Amino acid sequence: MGKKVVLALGGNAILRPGQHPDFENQYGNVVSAADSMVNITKAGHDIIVTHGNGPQVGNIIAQNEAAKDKISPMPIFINNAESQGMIGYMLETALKNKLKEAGNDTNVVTLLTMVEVDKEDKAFDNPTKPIGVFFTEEEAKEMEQQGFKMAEDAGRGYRRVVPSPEPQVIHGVNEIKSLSDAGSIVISSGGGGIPVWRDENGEIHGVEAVIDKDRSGLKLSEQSDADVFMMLTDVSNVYINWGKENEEKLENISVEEAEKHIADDQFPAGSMLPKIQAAVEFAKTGKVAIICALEDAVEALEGKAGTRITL
Ligand SMILES: Nc1ncnc2c1ncn2[C@@H]1O[C@H](COP(=O)(O)OP(=O)(O)O)[C@@H](O)[C@H]1O
Ligand SMILES: NC(=O)OP(=O)(O)O
Repeated sequence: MGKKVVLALGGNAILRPGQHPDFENQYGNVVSAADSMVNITKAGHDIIVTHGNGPQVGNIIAQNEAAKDKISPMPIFINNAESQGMIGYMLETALKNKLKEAGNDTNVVTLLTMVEVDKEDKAFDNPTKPIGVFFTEEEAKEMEQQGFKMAEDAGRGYRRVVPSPEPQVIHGVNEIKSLSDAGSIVISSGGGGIPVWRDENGEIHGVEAVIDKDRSGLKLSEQSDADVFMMLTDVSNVYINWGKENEEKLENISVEEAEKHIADDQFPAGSMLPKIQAAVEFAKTGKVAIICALEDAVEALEGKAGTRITL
């Protein structure tokens, strides 16, 4: 039977580490992603799509900084909104073209989505979210001297890091659910959402942060009553002892096992830790969470690929 599936597409799946960050490379990756997503709909499932923006928002910030003598840089929440529009455009276009090719007239809509966070979130004191391109250790040291906060990212090099507060309220979630229930593919909460906070008068203000899209994807999955929450990334599985000689692929794991691996510090903050934590939270509701490679999405839904986390 068809399931309602929230798909969270990684920003690093849209721009692979080391790829030149131009439109062609990113659109090419999005077209491949759209292919996998349309295959999921062909298998009879309804999808809600969300996506990361780490590489893209970092690059927009870098473009702003490069032009700062002539054009004032925009705040990070505006950069987040820009990245949502850019990736939303690419995904909506690629999905519409792939659906047309398949003779499927399902509608696709992209919603600009704000997500509320707590202005006092402790994440503001400890930036962990990697954004933008990768640097060598030497380049990272130079950037630190210029005042940037840098961190090593899962053995792939160094990146800028920014605060990543916990998502609390997804604006428009009822509308997302209604559109999805009416048969549309909805693209929403991109880049984890545009981070905002509400003051004591209820007024909304932007926040300098990048929300983790896996944590927002979890909220979106819970609040839209999804049956499955899938995080599509650039590795086939979650591993323990990742990158070591004794690394071990995880296929079907329980919440209890996943929590044990988290407690053993198996997963780095800013990459695999938020995915596995989000998966655990979703699986605790008795539903299925999956972390897999983009190209394995259909097989993973059938239980034949990826890492599945269940109660
Ligand atoms: N234990 C692990 N198992 C698998 N991948 C891991 C693990 N620890 C870190 N990683 C890294 O996490 C990356 C996926 O996280 P991330 O780059 O944030 O993904 P995305 O942008 O797709 O959301 C993988 O490409 C891999 O390099
Ligand atoms: N915002 C976010 O989580 O982006 P990535 O998936 O690219 O890290």
